[in-house]
Amino acid sequence: MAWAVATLLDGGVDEVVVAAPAADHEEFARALPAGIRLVVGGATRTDSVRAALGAVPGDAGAVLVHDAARPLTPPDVVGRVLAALAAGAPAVVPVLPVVDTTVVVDDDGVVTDAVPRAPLRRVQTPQGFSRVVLAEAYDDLPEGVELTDDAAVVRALGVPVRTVAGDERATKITVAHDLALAELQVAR
Ligand SMILES: Nc1ccn([C@@H]2O[C@H](COP(=O)(O)OP(=O)(O)OP(=O)(O)O)[C@@H](O)[C@H]2O)c(=O)n1
Ligand SMILES: C[C@](O)(CO)[C@H](O)COP(=O)(O)O
Repeated sequence: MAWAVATLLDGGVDEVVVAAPAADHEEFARALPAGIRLVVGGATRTDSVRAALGAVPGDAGAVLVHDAARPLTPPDVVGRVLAALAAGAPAVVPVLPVVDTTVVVDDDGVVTDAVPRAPLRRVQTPQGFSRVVLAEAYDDLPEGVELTDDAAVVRALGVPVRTVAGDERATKITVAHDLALAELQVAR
C-alpha cells in the first residue's frame, strides 16, 4: 500500500485517500506518509471506491483510482494519465497490448473461437477521471452492481475513455508467479 501511494505522489498527485478495513487503519497510518486520509473500505472494490470518492475534496478537478495490488507501477504511468486529463480527456486508462493468442472456450474447455487480438488491450491502473464525471457515474450506478473497473462505470454513462501507454511493471499481483516477478523487480 505504501509503495502504491508513493507512486501516486511521485507521479504528481496532490492528495491521496486510502480505503482500508477499519481494523487495519492504525497499522496503515504507521506505514503511510503524513497527510494521507484513511477511510473505511467496503466488501468489494466498487464499495471501497465509493467510500474513498466520498472523501475527495469537492474542489478537486481530477481523481485517479489506483489498485494497491499494483504496487510497482512506475510514476511515469501516473504522469501520462495526469497529462491526458490536463489535455481535456474526461476519462483515461493505461493499457498494454494482448500478446497471446486469445480464444473463447465452451463449458468443457473446448476452443470455440479465436478473438482477433489486435484491438484488445489489458487495462491497468491508476485510471484517471474528471472528479465530477466519476462522482456522477458512481451516483448513477445501482447499488449491488459490480463492474470490474472504474472506466466501465463511466462508460455506462456514455463517457469516452481514452488510453495511454501502461507498463508491464504495473502488473496486478494476482497469482503466486506475479509475486515472484515483483520480488525480482524489487531486488533489482
Ligand atoms: N474490498 C476491496 C477489494 C479490492 N479493493 C482494491 O481492488 C484492488 C484489486 O483487488 P482484488 O480484486 O482483490 O484483486 P486481485 O487480488 O488481483 O484478485 P482477483 O483479480 O482474483 O479478483 C486491490 O488492490 C484494492 O486496491 C478494494 O479497494 N476493496
Ligand atoms: C481495476 C483493474 O485492476 C483493471 O484491470 C481490474 O479490473 C481489477 O480487477 P479485480 O478482479 O478487482 O482484481
